[in-house]
Amino acid sequence: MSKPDKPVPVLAIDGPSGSGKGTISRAVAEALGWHLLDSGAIYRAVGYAASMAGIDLSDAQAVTRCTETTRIVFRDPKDGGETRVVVNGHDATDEIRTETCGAAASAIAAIPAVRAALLDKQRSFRRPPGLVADGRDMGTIVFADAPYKVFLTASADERARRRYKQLKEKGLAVTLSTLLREIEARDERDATRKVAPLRPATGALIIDTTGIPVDAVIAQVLAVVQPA
Ligand SMILES: Nc1ncnc2c1ncn2[C@@H]1O[C@H](COP(=O)(O)OP(=O)(O)O)[C@@H](O)[C@H]1O
Ligand SMILES: Nc1ccn([C@H]2C[C@H](O)[C@@H](COP(=O)(O)OP(=O)(O)O)O2)c(=O)n1
Repeated sequence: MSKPDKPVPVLAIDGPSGSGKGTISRAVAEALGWHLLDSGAIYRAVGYAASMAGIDLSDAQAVTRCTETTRIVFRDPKDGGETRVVVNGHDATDEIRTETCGAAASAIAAIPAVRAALLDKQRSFRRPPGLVADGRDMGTIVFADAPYKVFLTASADERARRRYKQLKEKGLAVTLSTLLREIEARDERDATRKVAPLRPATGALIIDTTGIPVDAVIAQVLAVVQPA
């Protein structure tokens, strides 16, 4: 009798906005040669599509229908560079990164049927040789069986400062005090919702990245998968 296939390994990286999930996940996926899932981009794409369609984001039925019909494609440019996020045929990579779209994503993400509708899509990213999955519920729900789990965090002030710098560099008009308020409101909604609230998975390594350089965080996360 042949042995059952070993499950494809997953490294789940969860945490609040600006904790460094995207930056660390990209670097670690590249170092390991694993696939990458940016689950936040999927929620942002749905928030974007629903807003574009003029749907009231508190209308659970309409948003769920929109989730089921929205086509989201991740496209890696041949010459490298940022992965493009194409929503219903439109390249929405830049539009989905605004805080307005982050807030829309957070609002629709609290609807249980929306989360359920996105489960298969997220799990389809689990392919050999492995997956680094970035989000809020990667280690608790979507890949609860992941052998590797990390929870990144940082003080709200530091996360707001990071986001401020990031959005300024993109040429967006933002203020630090508004960003801090938006981040705190999003943290509160993501952590207190009834389905899949933001929290560290059991057994996750919790890393407070406040004042820790990116390279040092990458090394700590890589050590979870490849202990010395
Ligand atoms: N440990 C860190 N120290 C300083 N800046 C960081 C650190 N981790 C990430 N950043 C920066 O903070 C910003 C937000 O990081 P990002 O990876 O987008 O966070 P998230 O995906 O959790 O929202 C980026 O500009 C990134 O370069
Ligand atoms: N696995 C996930 C990923 C994102 N979300 C929701 C909640 C978040 O506030 C929004 C946006 O997520 P995203 O990871 O892109 O946001 P940040 O980069 O952390 O600011 O989507 C979620 O509910 N579950």
